[in-house]
Amino acid sequence: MDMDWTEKYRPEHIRDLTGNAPAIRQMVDWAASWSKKSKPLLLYGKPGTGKTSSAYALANDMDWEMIELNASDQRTKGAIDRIAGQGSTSGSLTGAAHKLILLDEADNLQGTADRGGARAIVDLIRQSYQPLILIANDIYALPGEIKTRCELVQFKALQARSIVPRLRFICASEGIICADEALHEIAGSTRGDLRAAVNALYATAIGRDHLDSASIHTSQKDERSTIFDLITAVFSGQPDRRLLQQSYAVDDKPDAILQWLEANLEHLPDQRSIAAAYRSLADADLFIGDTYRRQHYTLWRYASALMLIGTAAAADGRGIHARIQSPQRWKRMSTAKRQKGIRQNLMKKFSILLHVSEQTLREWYLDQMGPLVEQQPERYVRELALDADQLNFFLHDKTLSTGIVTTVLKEQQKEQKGREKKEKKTKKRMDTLEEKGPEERKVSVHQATLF
Ligand SMILES: Nc1ncnc2c1ncn2[C@@H]1O[C@H](COP(=O)(O)OP(=O)(O)OP(=O)(O)O)[C@@H](O)[C@H]1O
Repeated sequence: MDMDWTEKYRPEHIRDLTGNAPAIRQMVDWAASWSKKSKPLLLYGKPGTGKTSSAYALANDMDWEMIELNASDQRTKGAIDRIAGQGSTSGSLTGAAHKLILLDEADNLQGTADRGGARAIVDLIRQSYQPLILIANDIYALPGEIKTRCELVQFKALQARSIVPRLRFICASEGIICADEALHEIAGSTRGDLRAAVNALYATAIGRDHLDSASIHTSQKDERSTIFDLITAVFSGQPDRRLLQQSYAVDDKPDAILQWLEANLEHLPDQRSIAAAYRSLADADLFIGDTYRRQHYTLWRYASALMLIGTAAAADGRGIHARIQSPQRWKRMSTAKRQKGIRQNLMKKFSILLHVSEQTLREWYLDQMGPLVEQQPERYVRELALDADQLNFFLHDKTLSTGIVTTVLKEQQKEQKGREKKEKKTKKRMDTLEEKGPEERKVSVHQATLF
């Protein structure tokens, strides 16, 4: 019970994957017939359904070497060019037939800093001479020019009948006797996310060798254990193994936990303890790098132990007396949420303008809307009353978008003023006519229509 079960039980082969059979078949067919002309695959859909795992299992079964780019905070043009660009054009070091390039979190491209990243992905797709798989949770957050160049593979939420056998297999491997009813309960509570189900199973199984429904309910606290609880425990608790156990119940990988710890080092009281904590994070980071490089996930345990116990020792139980900070990446994720809101509003506006349902728009027209808006941005700002954020959704240039929207708004204000002036004038004229007699008015009205 001392290791992240989601990693321990990550499927090694395609046959170990559960659910989403059509998606898996599509991937296998793609790999079997892959040629330099093949489009890359874009796996998208619910978290914890096996997107990343299926890419690894596929590479393994095909005997392809794997190059993964998943540190979204390094997702700059430079990083993609350096790692993937190189891997995609040159041959393999190990003699494997191909190198599978995996670009995880491809939808995590936000704002100006990542514009180069989006461009680099498109370049990579165009230039790659190796099989390429992109992964995204939110396909709509991806620029159209990336989507249209890929073959889409959808991963749906897993059904309980796919989740339960996997949980049963894990229980059997761990020597835990488990009532089917309890497994169904776990499967049902995680909305088709197998990662969450495996974590919930782990949290329930801590200190038990028999599981039934009652044990699930008494371990609810563990299931709810969040990164916030963990950070609080690290800064205010004892530097011991319990922290490690608590970290397994958190649905974040060690590299993410490391970022959370780092974001909160400012809460340490003095330079000396900050330096000590940084040293333990740096050591942990080395193990994390090794984990990915060697695909040797047992190393994660050492990374976790170093960072959690090291930081806790530096904090010496003094606690956090301010708000817990979230790392940059999470801030970006909240930006992603905001982007989603903007897109939904746009869908509504376009659906009314074009008389098509939002679903049809999403499925068929979303990609074409970008070029249309780019050609006549002023027109769409006028007709759909787009604000700067909404226009920027298509133009990806905040300054330009704000400039266009401001100009259109100014023009509209000017027009409005002109209209009001005209109305005032007409009203004034009508009022003067009212004051005159009916005969005079007849003539004036006649004159007015003549001119
Ligand atoms: N279809 C599956 N079959 C077997 N195990 C799975 C499957 N899906 C998820 N898992 C379990 O959940 C863990 C996480 O899965 P994976 O990383 O493949 O999900 P994902 O779809 O890529 O999620 P995300 O979008 O959050 O990255 C795996 O290591 C494995 O333990």
